[in-house]
Amino acid sequence: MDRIFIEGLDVDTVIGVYDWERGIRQCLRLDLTFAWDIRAAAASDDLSHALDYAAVSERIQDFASQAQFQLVETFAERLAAVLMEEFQIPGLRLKVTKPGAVPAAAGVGVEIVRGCL
Ligand SMILES: Nc1nc2c(c(=O)[nH]1)N=C([C@H](O)[C@@H](O)CO)CN2
Repeated sequence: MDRIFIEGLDVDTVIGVYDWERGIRQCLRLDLTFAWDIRAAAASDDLSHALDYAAVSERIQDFASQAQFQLVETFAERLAAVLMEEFQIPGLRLKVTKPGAVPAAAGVGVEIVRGCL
């Protein structure tokens, strides 16, 4: 299966376990890889046959702007389900990084694979 990717997508959301995190917005950095057969899009040169990474990015930004989860695990799981359902994506890899959560680390977070990648 071919793959489409979105790297280093910064989103703004309410995320965190602690009281001080519930009243602020923080950045999450997302890296996504989608399973997608690109042959129909390539043969037709028609965006309607492609997985439109701009439309997917917009949906992710909208999801994050509404979300208020405590755990990055929940953010990742719910976002993966929304994208797979709404864009008929057969499989994806999603890495969610929370920069600055552990000051000594460049980043911490989760990476999940769902469906067939
Ligand atoms: N596995 C996780 N561990 C932690 C999370 C999380 O979402 N998943 N979150 C926190 C706090 O919100 C932290 O990021 C605040 O700096 C701690 N551990």
